Amino acid sequence: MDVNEPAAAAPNSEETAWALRQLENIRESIDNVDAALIHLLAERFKFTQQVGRLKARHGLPAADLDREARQIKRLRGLAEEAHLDPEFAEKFLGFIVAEVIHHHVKIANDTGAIPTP
Ligand SMILES: C=C(O[C@@H]1C=C(C(=O)O)C=C[C@H]1O)C(=O)O
Repeated sequence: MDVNEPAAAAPNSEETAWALRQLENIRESIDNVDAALIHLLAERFKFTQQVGRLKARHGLPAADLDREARQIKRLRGLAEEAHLDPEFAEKFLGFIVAEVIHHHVKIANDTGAIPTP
């Protein structure tokens, strides 16, 4: 039985038990991927915090739209190769970058650097 196909008829209790075990196994894999995503994001934020401190020290603007445009182009390409919706990849990056810029503005304000857009 393919897990992606709905059961043709009401499953018996043995089939249901099997399906529930399958569900548990797949969910374990999902949990592993979610944990990896969190660790990768934490790693990414460590680097972006470095960038934020560097920008604040040198009066550089928090956002860099040219860099973001290059990242979007690259990630959309990678998403297509990975059979992931490029729109989703772009939205996901945008969500993360918005948080990063928020951090950068806060670092600049906290260090008394001249606020830049
Ligand atoms: C991290 C930077 O700052 C901002 C955040 C970015 C990101 O999270 O990737 C990219 C460009 C900037 O708008 C950077 O300039 O590299």
